[in-house]
Amino acid sequence: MHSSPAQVHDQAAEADLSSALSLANIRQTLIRLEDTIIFSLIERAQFARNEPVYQPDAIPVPGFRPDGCRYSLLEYLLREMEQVHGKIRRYTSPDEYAFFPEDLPPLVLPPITYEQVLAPCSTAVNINGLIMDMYLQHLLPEIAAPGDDHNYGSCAMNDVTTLQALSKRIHYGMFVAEAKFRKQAGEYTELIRRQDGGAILDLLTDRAVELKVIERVRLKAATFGQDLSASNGDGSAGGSYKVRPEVVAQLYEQWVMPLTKEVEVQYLLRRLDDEGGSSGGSGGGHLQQQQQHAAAP
Ligand SMILES: C=C(O[C@@H]1C=C(C(=O)O)C=C[C@H]1O)C(=O)O
Repeated sequence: MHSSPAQVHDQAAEADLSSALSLANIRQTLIRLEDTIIFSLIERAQFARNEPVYQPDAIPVPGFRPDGCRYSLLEYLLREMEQVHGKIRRYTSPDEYAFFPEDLPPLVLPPITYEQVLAPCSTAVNINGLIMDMYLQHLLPEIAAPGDDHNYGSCAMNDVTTLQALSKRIHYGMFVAEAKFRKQAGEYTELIRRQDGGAILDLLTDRAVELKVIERVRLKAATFGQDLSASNGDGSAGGSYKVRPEVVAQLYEQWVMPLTKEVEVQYLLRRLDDEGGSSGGSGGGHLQQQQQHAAAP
């Protein structure tokens, strides 16, 4: 019995969807995003910390925050970049999340209709504020040496590239969460109805995969970041790296992967909202859930 064109279309669309939500394919995308993140960390590490780039009012850029201070150079550049990228519909893509979504401009290109892979609740998940805080307070101090070499523009450009790569990787956690939900819909539905963020986190955590990620990023950082000018002449790095591989591995373990799981939990807590589920999305992930529990009398 030959399939009708409509059936062929449905089968093709279904095949595309199942391919898009194959955990193996999603993990391949995360692996590719590692390269971008590691290379951008190496690029940023060539400059000093350059604190003025991150301080409001320190550099006279246009634009003011609600408190009346000028934007920092980093915030100014990131806002400007999101204006340009927003016009050419970067943030209509389901795998791109703006740091200032409330300020995105009208499109100058016609919108693209994407296959609806994620549940509609995905538009309610954006942890770029946490990513920015992590970057400024924990990641940058680990990869940029203290001091001021006045390469402010270069630093800000590298910071924006790194922040956008981190945001994409971390928010890709929603594709992971959707794939996991579809594999174990019954288990996740039960936990979502209880809004049990901690139990959801436990169910979605795969420590074996995490250990592979940590080792792979350590190896990539050692390979991509070898300072060959300090080599022993036989091609070995002589132990000199632009960014210490251990630092990159630790950044993934302490920050990148936990934030990815935060996105997974926040997405799953809301996953049934639009299907009439009783979850009622709590607005936070397992981190906020724990804080709420901690604050509860
Ligand atoms: C992304 C996944 O979910 C979790 C997060 C991981 C990560 O951020 O690399 C790895 C394994 C899981 O604990 C996954 O299962 O691949």
